[in-house]
Amino acid sequence: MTTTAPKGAPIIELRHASFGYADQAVVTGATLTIRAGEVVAILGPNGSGKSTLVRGLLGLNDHLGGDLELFGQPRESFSEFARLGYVPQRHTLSASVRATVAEIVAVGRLAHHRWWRPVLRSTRDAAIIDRALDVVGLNDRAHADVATLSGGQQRRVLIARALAADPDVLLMDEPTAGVDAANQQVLSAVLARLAERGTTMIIVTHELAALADIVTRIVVVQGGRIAFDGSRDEFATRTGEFESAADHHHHEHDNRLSTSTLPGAPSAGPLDPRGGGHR
Ligand SMILES: Nc1ncnc2c1ncn2[C@@H]1O[C@H](COP(=O)(O)OP(=O)(O)OP(=O)(O)O)[C@@H](O)[C@H]1O
Repeated sequence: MTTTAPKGAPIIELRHASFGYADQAVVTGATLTIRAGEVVAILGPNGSGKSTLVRGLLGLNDHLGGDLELFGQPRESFSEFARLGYVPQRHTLSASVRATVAEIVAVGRLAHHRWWRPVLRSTRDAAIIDRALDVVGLNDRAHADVATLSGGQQRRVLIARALAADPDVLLMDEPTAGVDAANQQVLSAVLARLAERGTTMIIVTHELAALADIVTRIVVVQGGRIAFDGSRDEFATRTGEFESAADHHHHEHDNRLSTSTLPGAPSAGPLDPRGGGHR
């Protein structure tokens, strides 16, 4: 995908930002700058606020305090949300939807069209859709009914849909969760290919091991606060537990990501009463 934000340009800037629901802040005091070209893994125990943080960046929950700038503009006046591609958590496609893979991916083009004009099928759109399917390795399934695809393949369709919007940054909420080992490898390879192409990515994950080679930076969220923000090497040195944190790929709902030895980090809180459930 073409990146329009020059490498190194700030894409997301948070200063003492809080996000939550109604007047209940879940993420507080978040200060963070994410620049074009970075691949950021967001780690943390279940219920610590990772999704709330990512969804807050997209305007999908309430911005309760502090500053948030997207591409150098305050969020309040920012309107180009198509520049932020989002792959939501645990999302597969409903079996009741009768659509082909290419049709689902084409939805990603909608943001680039005036609503009164037919979306499909300019040659340019068709080429972008093809390219997105190519990146996720699903060209050969373009005309298949999505309902016939596995969960892991459907996740790849959703990544392709996000890519088709040609975003400047891809935000993914646990893209490899709940996917079998073979498909996890395919998904990791897809993300590696995107990283190679310079795609800026923010990836919420419990499976750092699978992404360790592509991640340039790690942010740990604990109890709604940013408990760590640094390079992979710093993470390894500061915690001494990079390997064990990376070993959590079979413990998607393990509450104790190995970050409790971080300087100043509180110990992991009690199990999320939702039991790691999802909305
Ligand atoms: N829609 C919502 N309304 C109210 N509270 C919510 C909502 N979504 C999440 N929360 C609360 O916000 C807190 C953080 O949840 P969040 O999903 O951000 O955590 P997470 O770190 O992404 O967890 P997981 O690893 O389980 O996905 C939880 O206490 C949760 O109950």
